[in-house]
Amino acid sequence: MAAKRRQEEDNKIIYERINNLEYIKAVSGEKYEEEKVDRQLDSTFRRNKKSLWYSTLFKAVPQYIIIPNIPTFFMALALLFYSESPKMGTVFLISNFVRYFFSVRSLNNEVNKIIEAMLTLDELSSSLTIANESAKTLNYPTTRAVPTAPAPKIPFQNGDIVFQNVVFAYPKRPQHNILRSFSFTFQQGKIYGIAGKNGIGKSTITKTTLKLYDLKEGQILIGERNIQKIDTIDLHRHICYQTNRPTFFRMSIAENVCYPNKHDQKDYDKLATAAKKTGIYEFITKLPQGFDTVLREGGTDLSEGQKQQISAMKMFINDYDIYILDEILSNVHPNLKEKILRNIFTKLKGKTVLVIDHHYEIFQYVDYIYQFTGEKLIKMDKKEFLSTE
Ligand SMILES: Nc1ncnc2c1ncn2[C@@H]1O[C@H](COP(=O)(O)OP(=O)(O)OP(=O)(O)O)[C@@H](O)[C@H]1O
Repeated sequence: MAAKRRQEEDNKIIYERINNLEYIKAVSGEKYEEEKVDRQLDSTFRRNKKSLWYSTLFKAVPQYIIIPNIPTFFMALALLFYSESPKMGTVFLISNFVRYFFSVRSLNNEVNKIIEAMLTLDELSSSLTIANESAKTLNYPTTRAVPTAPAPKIPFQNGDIVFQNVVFAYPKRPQHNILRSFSFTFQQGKIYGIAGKNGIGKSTITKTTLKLYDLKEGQILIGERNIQKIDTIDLHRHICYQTNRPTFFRMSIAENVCYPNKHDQKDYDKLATAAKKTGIYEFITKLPQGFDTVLREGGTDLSEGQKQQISAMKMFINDYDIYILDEILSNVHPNLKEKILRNIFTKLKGKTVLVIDHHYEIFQYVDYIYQFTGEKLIKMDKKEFLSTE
């Protein structure tokens, strides 16, 4: 029990470090994920082993022992009763057809099963690799050493993000540079909309800002400090990373939203305001336990839109220097989304905000729109961009 609680504590701390990151599942504790994947692999293997047994007994035996002998059996019958009769040929033909039909069907089933099992195993092992890779990249401890008190948050000079000749490739594809000598300054107090085609590297800008990977060349400064020299945990306390795929702990809505801070009675007013701002107040207050309703891990008992609305509440509760909004509220009804966005951008005045989206209506709230090319961000005329897109 105590060990379980300690493990949950570990996970919470790691969750906090990455602050609702897209990678939350992959990096939410190497051990935790590793064990989870191992368990999945185990059960898949056990399932497959069981089905292999059944196959051997109920398919392979008839397929390899009984069916091949059927023609011989019929031939024997025919020979016995109808020797020199023309019917013998017909019987022989039919028995062969039956044999063919059953063999093909059962072979097909076997092949499908094997392919399915292989795909599952492949998927699981690659997610394990990613989890390990990410944990290593982030330098997160693999032991259960939990600091008793979190290190103090070191304030930034300002919220400027400066990319200086950054060359970056993902470790998996080291030859393929996604950021190619990329230089840019995102200034505090400005809201930047980043557009660009799929896979061009928009999210990579944010992932490198979050120090999820090492750069090949160049550097990134935040608040005039090289992020390489900033503790990753500390860095993530300054950045609010909101995506279209938020996730949650198995704790109450209030705890999830206020996390890493503890909430008390007086915070319920703040929570109510945040819930109203994100259009989820009615839903929460109709739940029997309201804000104290315990969510399932990952928020699997919420709809995609509700997850995004509850996650957005964090922006009204906690204070950050930098906000990265990567396709937020994508599952929220357009009318409601517009209302929520208005509330969010009013709240984020004075902060450094990066907005990445394919639904350009969100760009009406940004100060500048840039098109990303891999090498550079090209400034667009906002009015023209919004009228043509
Ligand atoms: N973890 C990873 N390992 C290897 N390659 C990756 C990884 N993540 C992204 N990529 C690749 O990097 C490129 C840029 O990806 P990124 O997610 O930054 O694109 P994007 O512009 O945000 O795309 P989209 O608009 O589709 O979200 C893509 O070609 C993608 O396949």
